[in-house]
Amino acid sequence: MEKEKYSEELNVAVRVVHMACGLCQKVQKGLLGNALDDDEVKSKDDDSLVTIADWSVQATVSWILSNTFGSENVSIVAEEDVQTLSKPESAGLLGKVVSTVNECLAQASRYGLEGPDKTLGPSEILEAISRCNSNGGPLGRHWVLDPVDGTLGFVRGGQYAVALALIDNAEVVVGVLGCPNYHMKRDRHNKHQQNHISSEVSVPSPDVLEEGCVMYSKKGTGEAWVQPTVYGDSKYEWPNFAKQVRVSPIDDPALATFCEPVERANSNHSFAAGLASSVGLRNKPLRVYSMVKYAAIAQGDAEIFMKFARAGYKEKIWDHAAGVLIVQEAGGVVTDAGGRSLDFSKGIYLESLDRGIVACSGTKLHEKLIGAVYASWESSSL
Ligand SMILES: Nc1ncnc2c1ncn2[C@@H]1O[C@H](COP(=O)(O)OS(=O)(=O)O)[C@@H](OP(=O)(O)O)[C@H]1O
Ligand SMILES: [Mg+2]
Ligand SMILES: [Mg+2]
Ligand SMILES: [Mg+2]
Repeated sequence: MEKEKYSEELNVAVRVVHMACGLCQKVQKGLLGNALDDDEVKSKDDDSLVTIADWSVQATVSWILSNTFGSENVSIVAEEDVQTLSKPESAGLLGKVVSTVNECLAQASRYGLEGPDKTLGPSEILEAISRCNSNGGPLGRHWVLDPVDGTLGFVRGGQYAVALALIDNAEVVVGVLGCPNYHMKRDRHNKHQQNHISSEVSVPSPDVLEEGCVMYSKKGTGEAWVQPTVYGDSKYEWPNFAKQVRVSPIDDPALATFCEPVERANSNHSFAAGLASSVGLRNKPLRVYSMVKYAAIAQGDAEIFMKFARAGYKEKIWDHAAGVLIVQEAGGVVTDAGGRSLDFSKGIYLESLDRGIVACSGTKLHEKLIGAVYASWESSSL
């Protein structure tokens, strides 16, 4: 792949994810400051949650991508729709989304992006959200957005992620993960510190990296990068420095750590525990909400991520695209539980996924785990 290909897309994606992280942190602080407001957190038909942050990030990213690349050129596959938000009784909720989005877009120039000339009204915001109704598919370019991944973690004050990827002819070519509550590793001696998003950088003092982070990568580069977030009380400003991340070198199961979803409803903890013990993992699992699990693998904080959803649940592409690319480019391996690559060509679902997802820092651990899945009689009952 030519070096410059997708550079502009990556550039815009990283900036808008930084903006979205600022938006989310502000909303999360507000949610946690008050008793949970009925108006700000809603249950969807499948009993999962959606908040003003989910809709507001989707509107913001949609508006920026359409304004930058032209709405006629932009296909976006994203999680949220406008059903609840367009109901007459949701006027208060919509009002909060409108002000949250406008406040965020007013910051666009700070990130070198173009914002709207005037405040957007409710119909423009609804239009921006509902424009993200593409079904993706095998041909052409599709942006894939999970505005808030790990909404449960978000409302509980825990980990969550803003995930944006670009798929081109079924391949994930750009991946950006904003992790507002996940810290980048401290590293005084990282020589690979630079910035491809801008030539002017704000340089860190080395041991104060306690901000959240934005991780990103471009297909075929063999590199993944992380930046601290820059909003609120952050010590950093845009344009920001970036540091290369790499998966953990540990390949001895006895020293490795695996992560998995927090909720039992989302992944079979006992099946994962069985696999862990059969390959000789000894550490307790790290249970983390959201795609921050992929960020943890890419940064070398853990070696394995396993997710085994219940039979009948179909994984969605926005829950994985950005994280999978970042882990792969950082040196890791991601497949389904049968050892096959994930297929992003079939629309909004990862169709024909075999049992679950296994991401590892290297092939040695990965082969052992896939072998253990095959060997496990339990796997047939998943
Ligand atoms: N039943 C079931 N099984 C498996 N996965 C499901 C299920 N229901 C939902 N989801 C999707 O899982 C996303 C959250 O995954 P996590 O790894 O963060 O799970 S957990 O909250 O830590 O338990 C979550 O993403 P968000 O909705 O963006 O939070 C969902 O897309
Ligand atoms: Mg959701
Ligand atoms: Mg999600
Ligand atoms: Mg989500």
